Amino acid sequence: MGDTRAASGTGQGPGLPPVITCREPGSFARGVMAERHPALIEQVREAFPYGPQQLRALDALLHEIAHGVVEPLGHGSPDRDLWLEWGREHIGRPWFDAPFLWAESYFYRRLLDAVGYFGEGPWQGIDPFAPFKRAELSGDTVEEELRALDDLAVVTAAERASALLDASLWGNRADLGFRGPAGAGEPASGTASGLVADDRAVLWGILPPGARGTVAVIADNTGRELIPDLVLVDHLLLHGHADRVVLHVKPGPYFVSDAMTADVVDCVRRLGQAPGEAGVIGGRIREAMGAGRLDLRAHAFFCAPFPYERMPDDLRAELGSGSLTILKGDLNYRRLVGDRLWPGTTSFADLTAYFPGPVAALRTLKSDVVVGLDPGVLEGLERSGRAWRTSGTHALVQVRP
Ligand SMILES: O=P(O)(O)OC[C@H]1O[C@](O)(CO)[C@@H](O)[C@@H]1O
Repeated sequence: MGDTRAASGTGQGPGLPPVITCREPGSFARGVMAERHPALIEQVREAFPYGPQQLRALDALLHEIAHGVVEPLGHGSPDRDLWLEWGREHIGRPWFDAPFLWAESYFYRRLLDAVGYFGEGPWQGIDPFAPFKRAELSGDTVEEELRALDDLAVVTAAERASALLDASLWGNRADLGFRGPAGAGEPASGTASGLVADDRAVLWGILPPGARGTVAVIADNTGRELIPDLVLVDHLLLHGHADRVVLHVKPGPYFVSDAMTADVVDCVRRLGQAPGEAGVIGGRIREAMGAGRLDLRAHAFFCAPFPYERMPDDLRAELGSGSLTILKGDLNYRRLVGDRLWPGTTSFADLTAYFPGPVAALRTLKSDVVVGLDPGVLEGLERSGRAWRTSGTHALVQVRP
């Protein structure tokens, strides 16, 4: 293990590449903070008939990001002190100077504050992203994707396993917060399949049929991502790759489309109400939940602005006791390896050696961070001149046994 260990913290360190901030003009992170977040505030503002208090707070947040400094949470917020501590170095300074990971996380927390999600009152517990999530779940694309499951009922278990892994992996592309200018539609370049790394053989080696351990799945987005995740989980249980799966979701709304318990409920219901194979899978998932073979967890750490290296002991013990942890999505990847400008060939195994037990990342590339690439692959991607790191056109399966 080289000195890349302990590298994924939010601070700077000797010999470590820089932590990503939003300071750099033209950078992806700056675009998220300067364009996507303001656009999201507008979308949320339009989606709900909020009262003057919420509208004022949303406008103030918009103004603060562009022209002010990071303000603390409101006095009534239950976690105000916690965020004062977590934001000691950033509160009172421009948003663009803070580490990208911290700033994005805090932005979502402030958005919830603005709309009264945690406050006493009529807007308490109203997910500001629910209308977007609902629209996706009832849309034609989900309908078609559910129907396509019928075709998989007739293939071999190994073919089905691989197809379901792909569906779960590329489902990560369908992120409601992901609206890059070079986004959907741009063909993959630099590699034939769009996969920049593919350790799936290692993954199935850890989870052969009949392995019967506990697998943790750290979920990312709901809807078009969570449905294939649940279908993959069903496959793992059905074919004995695991005898128990723990699905970790967010304890509250986060990064627009991140799944929380209410979203799992909606997705399981959507599956269960579908005709054909999807409905059968939905029924099995419900049964597995009832029998405790599919468990839900919503640990507070999943909404904390830190890399996984700082995970608390209870979570570390839980993840360490299973046969594999599967992390879904871009943000989980950033938190796994550290949100830094790593050279693309940095060892994935070294950076994740701290993780308690075998770990797999299934992620489409939607931010600057990437490690563990073969030098030839990296060179080809760089030569393509495309925004391959951030446009969601490429994906990876990386596993550290
Ligand atoms: O849903 P995912 O795959 O975690 O992607 C979230 C990604 O989207 C962004 O928030 C940008 O919109 C990235 O910063 C983040 O890593």
